[in-house]
Amino acid sequence: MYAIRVEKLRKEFKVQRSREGLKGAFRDLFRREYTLVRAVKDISFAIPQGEICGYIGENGAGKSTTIKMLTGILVPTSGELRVNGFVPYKDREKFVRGIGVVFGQRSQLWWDIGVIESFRLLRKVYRVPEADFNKRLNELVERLQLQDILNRPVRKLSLGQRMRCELAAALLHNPSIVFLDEPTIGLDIVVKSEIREFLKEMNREHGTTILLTTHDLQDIEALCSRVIMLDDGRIIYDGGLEELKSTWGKGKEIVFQFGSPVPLSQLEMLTPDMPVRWSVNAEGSASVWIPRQGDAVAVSDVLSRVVGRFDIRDMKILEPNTDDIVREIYRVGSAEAGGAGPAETGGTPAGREAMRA
Ligand SMILES: Nc1ncnc2c1ncn2[C@@H]1O[C@H](COP(=O)(O)OP(=O)(O)OP(=O)(O)O)[C@@H](O)[C@H]1O
Repeated sequence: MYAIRVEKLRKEFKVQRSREGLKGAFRDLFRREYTLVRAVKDISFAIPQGEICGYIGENGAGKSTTIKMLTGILVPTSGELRVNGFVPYKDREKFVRGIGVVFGQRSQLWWDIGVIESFRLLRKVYRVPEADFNKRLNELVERLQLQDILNRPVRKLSLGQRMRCELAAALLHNPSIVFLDEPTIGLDIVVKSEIREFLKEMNREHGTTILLTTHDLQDIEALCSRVIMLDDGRIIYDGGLEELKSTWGKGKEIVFQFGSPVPLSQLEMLTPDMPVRWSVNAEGSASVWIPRQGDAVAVSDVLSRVVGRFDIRDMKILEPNTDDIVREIYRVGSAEAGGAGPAETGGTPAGREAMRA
C-alpha cells in the first residue's frame, strides 16, 4: 500500500510579464503578456507507508510546489496523485485529517495565545475526540519536553521551543503521513539532533510516513533510507542514500601523521599495484587518495601496507561528503537537462545508468 503515489505530475504557473518603458506599461493595460513557468515537470514516484523519504534539490528545483500539490494547497496542471488514497485538492476535509504539515519558516500556531490553547483549537479543527487528544498530547508533551512551555504564548518561545511545538501541533491528530519542510532550519545542533531522534521514534512506533524537504544533508543522513532529488522540476535521482553515496562518492582519503617525515617515493613503493595516489604534506603528514572505482581497493588493504612500516602517530579517514556528492549530481543532472533532457531518469536502474554514462 502506497502512502503517496504520483504519476506524471506537472505544475505550471502563468506569470504576468511586464513590458518595458512607458509605452510597454500602456500596452500592458490593454493586453497582458504571460510567460509559463514549469515548476514540476511530469514527475512520478511512489512512497510506501512507513518510509522516511528525503526530498531534496537546490533552490527553485520544485520541492515546495510538489509539497503544496501533495497537501492539497495547489491543483496540479496535469498528472495523477493520491495521498492516503485521496486526491488532495478534491477531498480536502477528510484528507487533511490524515496528514500533518510543518513548514519550518511558517507557523501554524497562534502567535499571541498559549501553546496549549493552539493545540486545543487544532483538536477542534481536526475533530479529534477528547480522550484520544489527551492521550496523544501527553505523549507528545513528554517526548518533546513541552511541560514548561505549554502555557506560554508562541511569540515568547525560542526558535527551538517553537519548532518542538510545531511538531506536536502537526502530530496531535496522529496523522499517518507527515510533510516536513525544513524542520531544522536555524536550529542549533543539540535541538536538531533531538528533533531527528523524535522523528525516528515516531516513525518506528507509529509507522508514520515522512516526506522531508531539507537543505541540511545531516537531516537526510540521520533519517532517510531513500532520497528523491529534484533538479529544474525533474527527478534526477530516486534511490537509497547508501547507493547514492557509493555511486557518486568520488573516493576516500586517509591522512597519516607520521613521527617523522616519510619521502613520497617510499610511500609509493608500498602500493605499486594499487590505483591510489600519495601526497606528502607538511610536517610529517601524508595522505593517500583511494578512488572509488567499484571499491577495487579497500581502506584496510592500504592500511595494512603502512602499519608496522612507519611510525604512525595519528590517522583519519575522510569519507565522501554528502554535500559534495549532491553537488556532483546536480552538475551532471543539470548538464543532461540542458541536452536532450533526462525526463524520467529517477526510480529506474536504467535511468540511473543513463545518468552515470
Ligand atoms: N506561485 C508561483 N508563481 C509563479 N512561479 C512560481 C510560483 N511558485 C513557485 N514558482 C516557481 O517555480 C519554481 C519552483 O519553485 P519551488 O518554490 O517549488 O522551488 P523549491 O525547490 O521549493 O525552492 P526552495 O528550496 O527555494 O524553497 C521556481 O522557478 C519558482 O520561481
